[in-house]
Amino acid sequence: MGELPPRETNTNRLSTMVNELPKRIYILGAGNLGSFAAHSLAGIPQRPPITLLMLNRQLQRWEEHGSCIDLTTHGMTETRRGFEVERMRRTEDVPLPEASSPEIDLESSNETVSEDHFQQPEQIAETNTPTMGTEGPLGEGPSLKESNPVMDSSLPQQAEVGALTRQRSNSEEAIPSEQEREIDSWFAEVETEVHDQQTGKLSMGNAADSEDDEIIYSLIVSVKAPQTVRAIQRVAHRLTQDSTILFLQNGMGIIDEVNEKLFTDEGYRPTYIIGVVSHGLYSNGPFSVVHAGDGTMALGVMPRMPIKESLQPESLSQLATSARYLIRTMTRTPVFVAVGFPPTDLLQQQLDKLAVNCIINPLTAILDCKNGALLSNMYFTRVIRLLLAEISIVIKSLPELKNVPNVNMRFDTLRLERIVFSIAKKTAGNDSSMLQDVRAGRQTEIDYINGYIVRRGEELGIHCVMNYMLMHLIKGKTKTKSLEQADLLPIAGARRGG
Ligand SMILES: CC(C)(CO)C(=O)C(=O)O
Repeated sequence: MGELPPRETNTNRLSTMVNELPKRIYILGAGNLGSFAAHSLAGIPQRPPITLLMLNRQLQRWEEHGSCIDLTTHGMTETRRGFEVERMRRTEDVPLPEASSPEIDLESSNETVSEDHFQQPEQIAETNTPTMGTEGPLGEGPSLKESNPVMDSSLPQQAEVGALTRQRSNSEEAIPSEQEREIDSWFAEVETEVHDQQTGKLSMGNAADSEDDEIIYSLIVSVKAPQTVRAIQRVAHRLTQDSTILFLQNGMGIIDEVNEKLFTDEGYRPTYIIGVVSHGLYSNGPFSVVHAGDGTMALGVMPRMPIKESLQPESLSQLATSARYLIRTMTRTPVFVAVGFPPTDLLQQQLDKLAVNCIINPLTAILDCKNGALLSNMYFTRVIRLLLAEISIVIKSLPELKNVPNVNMRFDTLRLERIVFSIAKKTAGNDSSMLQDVRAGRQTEIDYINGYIVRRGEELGIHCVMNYMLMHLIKGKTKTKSLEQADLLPIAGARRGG
């Protein structure tokens, strides 16, 4: 009897498909995390081709820096080259989505990200400058009001909070919000680009223009949360349902926004992978990153369909080939210490991290202090507890965690408090990423941190007034800062230009 041809198993077929897939990995956002990702991927055997997607201003800095990325670990700097760069297509060629804040009922208004993996909080390494997201639904379990002494009737209730959020004062009409300014300034580069092309002043260097419509199969996105939609918008025409986007960012709710604004058709959206990163990274200048603390990268493929009830992992054979390729490539890059998790596990890690960011980031930004200043101060501890009480109830009520065992224990206020203090201790000498943003008058990620809790709480009928207040203090502080920087702050008795 003749030998039978080898049977094509699922695994065989998938690895053939993976081998046929274009190996190029595109990186959108060359801040600390993006540069760290590019540098690390460039160091593995049979390195994948890597393309950095840039705007003009970044391109200029890239060329000034010598078209390379430096990564400093334990005082030793390693420089890596050989990256392709592409200038992203101009926005006027792309229909831009209505820019909006992810806040519920808010007035329609129009990079260092610190990522920490909190499954093992003791692993979080100290960094100098961070770089780099009830017992049941209301009615089934205790309400926030019952469990939280501050939730009394003197505080604005749901309708009032909604009404407050809808108000827009005349002064707000007159002066663009800090979000509008930030988005404008990001996109102002396009205008510069047109002008410079006309005057011929700007050298495009060796950068390819990404106006060819080559499909992007593997994309890593590491821009700040509020810039994500508009950044992906620039390459959305090159993304298909065969593509995979890996999000390496702070905050939560970004993917919902990307779906709502860019990939509305569930059947045709790319596969999404979320990465929760705990490496301590800080910047030494453009394309120059210090890897100050070893960490991990938890990766999880998000189900294609909207997450309503509990998250079902997609079976391996259902995964896009590009997703398998990207996960394989990330996990074979030793520096990342990357591990894949089922979606529900990853979600819980994201929520742990979110809870920490909801406390440390805005409080340090408002108090203008290092993370460590939140420790051993009973006044701050009281504020932290009130905030965590709201956060804990919202998380425990999330429908996507409904069938997950031990959710109540895992997201208990006391456990969250322990994680917050442990991270504050480990990063005691840090300026949080939000503090850095506020100081620089940059738009913060507050809408995707406390704003996410407020929004999910509203959906569930839980009034998160503490988080709501904090969110608006941050927005107010950012606005004041940006007005100060633009010399627009009205001060009694002071005359501008006089
Ligand atoms: C954990 C913390 C607060 C470290 O500074 C962080 O992730 C951030 O600053 O964004």
